[in-house]
Amino acid sequence: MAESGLSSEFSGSMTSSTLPPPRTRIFKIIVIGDSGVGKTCLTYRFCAGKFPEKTEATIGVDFRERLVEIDGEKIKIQLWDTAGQERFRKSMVQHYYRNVHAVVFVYDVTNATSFRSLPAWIEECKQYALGTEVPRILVGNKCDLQDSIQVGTDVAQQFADAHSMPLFETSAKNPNSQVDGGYAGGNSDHVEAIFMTVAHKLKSQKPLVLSQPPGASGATINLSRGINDGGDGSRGWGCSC
Ligand SMILES: Nc1nc2c(ncn2[C@@H]2O[C@H](COP(=O)(O)OP(=O)(O)OP(=O)(O)O)[C@@H](O)[C@H]2O)c(=O)[nH]1
Repeated sequence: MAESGLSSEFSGSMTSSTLPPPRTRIFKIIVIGDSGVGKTCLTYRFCAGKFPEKTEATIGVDFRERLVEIDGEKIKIQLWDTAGQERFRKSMVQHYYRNVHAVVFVYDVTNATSFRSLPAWIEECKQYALGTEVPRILVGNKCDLQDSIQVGTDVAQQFADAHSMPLFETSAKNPNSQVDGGYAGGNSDHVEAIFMTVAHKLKSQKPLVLSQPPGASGATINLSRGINDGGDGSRGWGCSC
C-alpha cells in the first residue's frame, strides 16, 4: 500500500488530492479621508455585515479582511482603515501605503470640509508613489442624513470626473436606503456592492506587475496594471449599481 502510494507520487501523475492548495490572492485596499467621515463604519459594514454600535477615532491603522469568491476564485479582501487624525497617523503612514492595490477616498456628504480635504489626500497618495494606475474610487458617506447634506451629487461627480474616479454615494449606517442621486438600489447592500465592484475590477486586471517607482527606496514596491488595461485611470469601470 505504502509503496504504491509512493510510486504514484514520483511518477508525475499527481491527483487533485496531492496538489498543493491554490494560493489565495489578497487585494489590499486602503481607505482614507478626514477623521469622522465613516471609514471605520464602512470597512466594518463590509467585513462584519453590520454598523458598529460604537466607534472611537482610529489610531494608526486598523485592519479588517473578508474572504469572498469571485468567478470561482477565493480572494481575500484586506481593508486598511487608516486614521483620519494627523496626530494618529504620522508613525504609520509609510506602512500602509506599501503594496496597495486600490484606494478608497471617503468624504462625509454632511461635511463640506471633508470634501474640500480630498485634494490633500490625493496629494498624499502621490507622495507615496500611488498614481492613477492604482484603481481609486470616491465614496460620499452618510447619505442617510438627507436633511443635512452639504455636498451635492453634482459637485462630487465633477470632482470625481476631474480625477478619473467613479463616485459612489452611500451610508454605512443604512446601506439599503433608496434616495435620489444614485445612492443604493433595491434591497441590496450598497456598501457591499461598492467593495465588491473594486474587487471585481482588481480581479479583471491583467496580471499585476511588480514595479519600482523611480527614486523609491528598496522597501517600496508598487503594483501596477498590465499594459492592455484601458489606460484611462479608473473612469469607466464605475458603479454597477
Ligand atoms: N448617520 C450616519 N453616521 C455615520 C455613518 N458612518 C459613520 N457614522 C458615524 O460617524 C462617526 C465617525 O465614524 P467613524 O467610522 O469612526 O469615522 P472614521 O472616518 O473612521 O474616523 P477616524 O477613525 O477618526 O479617522 C461615528 O459616530 C459613526 O457612528 C453613516 O453612514 N451615517
